[in-house]
Amino acid sequence: MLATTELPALDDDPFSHEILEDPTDFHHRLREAGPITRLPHYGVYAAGRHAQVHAALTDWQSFESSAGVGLSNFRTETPWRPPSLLLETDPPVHDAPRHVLEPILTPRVLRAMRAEWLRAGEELVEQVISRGEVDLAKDIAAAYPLRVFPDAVGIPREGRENLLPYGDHLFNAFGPKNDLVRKGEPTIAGISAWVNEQCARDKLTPDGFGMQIWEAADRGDILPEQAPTIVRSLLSAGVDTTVHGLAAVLYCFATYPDAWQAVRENPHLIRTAFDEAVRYESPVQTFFRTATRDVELGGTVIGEGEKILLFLGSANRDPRRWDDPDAFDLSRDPSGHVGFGMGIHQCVGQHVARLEAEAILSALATRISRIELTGPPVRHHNNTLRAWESIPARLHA
Ligand code: HEM
Ligand SMILES: CCOc1cccc(C(=O)O)c1
Repeated sequence: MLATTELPALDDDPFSHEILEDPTDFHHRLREAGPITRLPHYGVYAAGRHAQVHAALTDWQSFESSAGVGLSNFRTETPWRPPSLLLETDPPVHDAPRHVLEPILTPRVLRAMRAEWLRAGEELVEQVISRGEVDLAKDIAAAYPLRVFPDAVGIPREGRENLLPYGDHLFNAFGPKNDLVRKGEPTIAGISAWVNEQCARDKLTPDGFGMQIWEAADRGDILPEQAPTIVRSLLSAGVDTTVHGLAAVLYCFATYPDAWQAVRENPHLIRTAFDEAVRYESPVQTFFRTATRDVELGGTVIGEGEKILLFLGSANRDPRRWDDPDAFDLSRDPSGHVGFGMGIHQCVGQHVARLEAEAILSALATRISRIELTGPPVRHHNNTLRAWESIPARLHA
């Protein structure tokens, strides 16, 4: 058993612009240093290998979320917003909100909107391909979720431009109070107020995800005062993640043209392709957990109350788990990736994300023979999200 003093330490700042631009080298050093390391820069433990990340995510009793899944410890610091009733709780508090949200977002339920979402994908792609030159990030990856998801939640049209900046700040706020967090601070109070207002019952359409949450409160499945916060979860987690997940898969197809040909020949590969892109890029790179007791992980005892940073993006590239992990490979089975998390907090919206990806990719696959980069893609830095600012490309018919 390694005591903390004997642990390998990495002096890097994983939230620095250098590492946010390209974490590959840092992730490699993190995995090679050992199963568990110290990051003295933040006084936290870190896990970069698939085995330990998976073990911590699936052991919620030892590694809790209710002390916050960011650097800030809710036991000693006031959260910047009231905690999520899913992401930032553990059983038993986590149970009812999860049991309410899960059935609202299942593949069977989403089948009801499948035709409409596929049509919206066709419509967007038709509009975009007429231009020839496009920005895959702005014109497709950001445009599509904003066309379909807010309507599915059932919020009014007015003010939806707040959704992306809200999520961007929210995901930055899981990290340290660096320049990325400071960037959002001047506007987040107003944006946050707008988001909270959209979660009120009288704002929501009668048939959307949001109203179904309020109806769960009517049935007594959750407390009425919990309903708006659970609607807020959809608006918090359901936009920026899919925007950058779509950008990731489009980037993969632009840089792996053979994979695009494979999908055109066999559209069934689309579902694997999205999960392989989520593994390869890991739009959600990191989350913290807090030890609830002195707990052994990877040969080290993590002390009660200590924060551990779980590098999902590194685990998804761990050669101990994946053959040729740095290749985007549609012949692999990507299941077991931690890009949607794992265990009781595993992404409750993953089927929504997969349907959005299917809508865009199937619309492109029947129309576009090749997605060609026409300039250097530009990253969008965020403390938690792996994101693209722009991906200039030409869509060849
Ligand atoms: C590519 C898109 C997405 C990615 C990569 C992603 C990733 C994740 C990850 C890694 C977690 C686990 C967090 C943890 O363990 O602490 C998670 C949880 C969650 N996701 Fe997603 N997500 C995506 C899309 C969505 C969408 C579209 C929604 C809403 C419709 C959503 C709602 C949530 C919620 C509410 C949680 C918390 C679940 C819980 O704690 O029980 N996500 N997501
Ligand atoms: C994608 C991880 O899941 C999240 C992220 C941000 C907020 C929430 C929430 O539940 O409010 C969930």
